[in-house]
Amino acid sequence: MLEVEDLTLAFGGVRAVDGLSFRVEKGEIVSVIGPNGAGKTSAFNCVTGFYKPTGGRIRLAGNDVTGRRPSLITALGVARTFQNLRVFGEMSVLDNVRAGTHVWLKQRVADALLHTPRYRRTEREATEESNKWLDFVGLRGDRAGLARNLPYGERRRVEIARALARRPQLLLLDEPAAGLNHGEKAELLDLIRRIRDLGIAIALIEHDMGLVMEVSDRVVVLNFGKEIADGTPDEVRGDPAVVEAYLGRDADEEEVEAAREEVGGARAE
Ligand SMILES: Nc1ncnc2c1ncn2[C@@H]1O[C@H](COP(=O)(O)OP(=O)(O)OP(=O)(O)O)[C@@H](O)[C@H]1O
Repeated sequence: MLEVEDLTLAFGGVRAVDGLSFRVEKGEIVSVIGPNGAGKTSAFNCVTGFYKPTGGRIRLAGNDVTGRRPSLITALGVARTFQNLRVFGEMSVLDNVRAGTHVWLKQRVADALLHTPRYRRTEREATEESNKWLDFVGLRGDRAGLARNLPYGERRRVEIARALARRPQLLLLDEPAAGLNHGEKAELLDLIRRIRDLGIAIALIEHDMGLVMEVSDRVVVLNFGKEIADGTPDEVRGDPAVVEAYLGRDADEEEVEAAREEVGGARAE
């Protein structure tokens, strides 16, 4: 579904992404991890067309979309969520999700102005589908109420429901576990798997290593924009380069052990 090949993005002298290659197949969960500033979000922004890469290729289902506009990339089936939530607080919960359906809903301005039967039918369809996604993400709060009145964890669900309402083939999740409590993280893990089971390809940026190691089919590790590992969670957690990236050089034994635990290894040797 997604092929990133030798991707490079430079901001002036800073190479935020430097020769990154990875793939995400249909029905696969691939995590992109790395220390702060490693280039994860920049790579996602290239995939969604928000940034134009300096070099390399991005293909979606075989189509070369390198440097193309975000609207085209959305139309080809890519949806994302953001590290900093982008739920519209002054809109109802349901309307937030309905906003996602407008990617595929065929509505004409004249129908909307005249409230034609066709317009009413498509609006009903959008509402039904949005409610279906809110059920799917397990939203508990009031759907008619303003989104800003929902607790933080529930707003995260609304954002995922809105992304799903776009009927994506590839879903990019940028730190979906940030700010969630233990129980909410367990529910998120289950939700990500259920999304994968729908046949959607998932790319995940996440700092919670427990979640990453549990949910991912493969893990790509970035450091200073460069890819330093790509493998199964087991392969990656044992990789000395990964432990070092999370730690820097000159660490003593105790610090190395702590870093291993952070990347999910927790293996005393
Ligand atoms: N718009 C920008 N202009 C200039 N430099 C930028 C810009 N966006 C990111 N960078 C730089 O690019 C590098 C990678 O940043 P990026 O946000 O992609 O990292 P990240 O891995 O997502 O970090 P985090 O885990 O903290 O979100 C950093 O050095 C950052 O300062």
